[in-house]
Amino acid sequence: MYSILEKVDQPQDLKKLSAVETERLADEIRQLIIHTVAKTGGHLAPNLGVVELTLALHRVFDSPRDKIVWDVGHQAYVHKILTGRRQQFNTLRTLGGLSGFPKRSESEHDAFGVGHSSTSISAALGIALARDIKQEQYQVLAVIGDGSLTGGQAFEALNHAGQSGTKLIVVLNDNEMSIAKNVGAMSDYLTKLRSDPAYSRMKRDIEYVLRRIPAIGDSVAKTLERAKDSLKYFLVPGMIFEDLGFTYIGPIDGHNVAKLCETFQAAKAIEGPVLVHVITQKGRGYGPAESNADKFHGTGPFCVDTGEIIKNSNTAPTYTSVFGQAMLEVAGQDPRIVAITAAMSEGTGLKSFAQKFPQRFFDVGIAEPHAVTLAAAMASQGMKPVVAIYSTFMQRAYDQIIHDICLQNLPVVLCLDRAGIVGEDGATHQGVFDLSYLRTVPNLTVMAPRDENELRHMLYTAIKSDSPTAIRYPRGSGRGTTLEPCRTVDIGKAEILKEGKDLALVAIGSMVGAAEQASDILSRQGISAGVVNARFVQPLDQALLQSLARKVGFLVTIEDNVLAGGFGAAVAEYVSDRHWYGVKLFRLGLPSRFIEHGKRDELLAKYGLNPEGIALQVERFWQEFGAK
Ligand SMILES: Cc1ncc(C[n+]2csc(CCOP(=O)(O)OP(=O)(O)O)c2C)c(N)n1
Ligand SMILES: CC(=O)[C@@H](O)[C@H](O)COP(=O)(O)O
Ligand SMILES: [Mg+2]
Repeated sequence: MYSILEKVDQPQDLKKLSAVETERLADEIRQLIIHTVAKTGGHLAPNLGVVELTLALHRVFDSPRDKIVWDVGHQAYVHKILTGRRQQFNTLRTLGGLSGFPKRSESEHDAFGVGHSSTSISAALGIALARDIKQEQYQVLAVIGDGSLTGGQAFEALNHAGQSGTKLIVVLNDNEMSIAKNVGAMSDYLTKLRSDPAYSRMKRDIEYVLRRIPAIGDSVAKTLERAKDSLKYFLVPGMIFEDLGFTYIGPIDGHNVAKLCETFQAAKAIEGPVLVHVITQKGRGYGPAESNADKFHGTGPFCVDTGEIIKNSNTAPTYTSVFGQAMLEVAGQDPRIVAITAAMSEGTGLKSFAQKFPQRFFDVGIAEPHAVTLAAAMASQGMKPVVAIYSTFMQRAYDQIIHDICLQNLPVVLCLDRAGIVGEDGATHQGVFDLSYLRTVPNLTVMAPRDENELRHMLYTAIKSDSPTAIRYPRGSGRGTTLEPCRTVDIGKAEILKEGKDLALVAIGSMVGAAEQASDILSRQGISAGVVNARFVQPLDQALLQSLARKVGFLVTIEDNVLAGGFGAAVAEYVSDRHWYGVKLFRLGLPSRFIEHGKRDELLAKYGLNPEGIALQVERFWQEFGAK
C-alpha cells in the first residue's frame, strides 16, 4: 500500500523520485493520513489540502537548514511524515506520541513551535533577521493559510517584513476556508486575485518583477531562465502585497508539484520578501472531506468508507451546545444581545444564533483582540455583547479585556469555551491559565458552572449584570442534567452540596462533579468530606469560607487550572490575609508546566484530578495533617 512512502524517510529521499513516483507518493501520503486520523482524530481536511505543496517545499528547499515555519501547524502532518516521523505517525495526538502540531523538541525540522494562528510571518522574519545578523545563508519560509491571514499579527509582520527588505518567502495557502468559509475584506480581495480579470491584468511590466531576480551563476541560470519563462504565465501583480514591499507570485495551482517546484525555485532566487499565492482545495482526495471541509477540519475518529464520525459513548449534550441553545433563548428575549466569535462559529456553538439572528452575529475572523474591543465599544452604546472564544485563544486578548472592557467597567459577557484540559490538541490549546489571568482583573466577575444548568443560569446572570463577566466551561459533554429555565445566580455566592464533619472539598466548575465522587470514595474510607460548589473565583464567597474555616478548619480546593494564581491561590490569599493560621488548606490543580496532549480523561487521571486521584491525595493530607 505504501511502496514509495516506505522509501522516504527524510526530505532528500524525495529528490530522487520521478514525477510519476511523486504523484503516487502523494496518493500514498493521503491514504496514510486518512487511515491514521480515522483512528486518532485530528486535522484531516487541512492536511489533505497541502500534500503537493509540502512535497514541493521539501523537494526544493533543504530542511532543516532551510527553515519552514508553519502557521497554526494543524496542516503539518505531511511535513512530519516526510521528516523522519512516518513510523511514529500512528501515535499522532496520543499520550506520549507525536504532537498534532510542530514542536521544536520533537524534530529539528520543526523550525518554530505553534498551535495558535497568525504567528508564522513574525516567526519567519525573526529567524531571517537573526540569519542576516549572523551572516548565515539559508532560506526562511512562512506557510500561512488564508484564514490565518485574517489575524492582526500577520498584518503586523507583513508591515515589518515588507519594509525590512529581508529575504523571506511567504507561502499563502489559499483554500477560501478558515475552519468554515473564510470571512473579511482580505478574503474578498484574495477571491478577486484568483478570479477577477481586472486583477489579472499586469499592473507593471513583467520585467519589473523579473529584475528582482539577481544575476546568478551559470549552473542555475538555465533552470532559472526556464522558470522565468514559465513565471510569465504566473506573475500577476498582487497590488496589496506588492505595495507592501513583497514580490507577489501567483496564483499557482497548489496541486501541481512540477509548477510549485518551478515557482519555488524562482522565489528562492528573488531578493527581498516574496509572497507566493498558492490555491489549494481543503480535504482534497477524500470525498467526505472535500464536500464537508469544515466538518473534517478537525475531526474525531471516523469510518473511512462512509466518512461517518464515530459517536462518543457519552450522549449528554456538550457545554458548547447548551451555551448555543441558551443564547437563542436569551437573545429572543433581549434585542440588545449580540454574539461575537473569532472564526469559531461552530466550535463555540453559535451557528444556530448566526442563522436565527444574522444582524446580531459577528464573525470577525481570527482576530480575538479585535473581537474583545469591538464588544467593549458595542457595550458602551448600550448593547449586550457576548464574546465566545476558546480559553486558550482568549489569552491573545488580555490587554483588551483589561484596558477596553474592565477599566471602563463595560458589561461585556466573555464566554470561554474549552477551559481546563482540552485533550488531544495538547499544550498550545489547554485552557488552564484563564482563572489565573482573569481573577486579578478589577471589575470582572469570574465564574465556572458545575453543570449544564448552571451554565445557563450564569449566562442569564451575566446578561443581567451591569459590569463585565466571564464564564469558563470545559470541552465536551456535560453531566446530562435536565435543563431548567434560565434564572439568576447570586453573584459571589457558593453552594454547599454536601455537609462534611472532617473536611470540605471546595471545587470549581467541572471539578465539582469529580469532588462529589471523591467524597463518596472518602466516606467509604471513613472520612467525612463535605462538597462545596464554589461557582465564583471572583468575588469569592468570603462568608462561606469563614464559616467552613470555623466549622471544619480543613479545606481542599480543586480546580482544572494551573495552581499558580488560580482558584486555590485566591482562597490561600484570603486565608493568609486574615491570619487564619489554624486553618489547614490544600490545593489540588495542575502543576506549573505545560500540559501535553492525550485524552482528556487520561490527562485528568495523570494529574490527579479524576475522582480516584482526588480521593487518594485528600486521604494522604488527612492522614498526615488531619486525623485526630
Ligand atoms: C489564535 C487562534 N484562534 C483560533 C484558532 C483556531 N483555528 C485553527 S485553524 C483555524 C483556521 C485556519 O484557517 P487557514 O489558516 O486558512 O488554514 P486551513 O485550515 O484553511 O488550511 C482556526 C480558526 C487558532 N488556532 N488560533
Ligand atoms: C487547530 C485549531 O486550533 C482548532 O482547529 C482546534 O483544534 C479546534 O479544537 P476543537 O475540536 O476543540 O474545536
Ligand atoms: Mg484556509
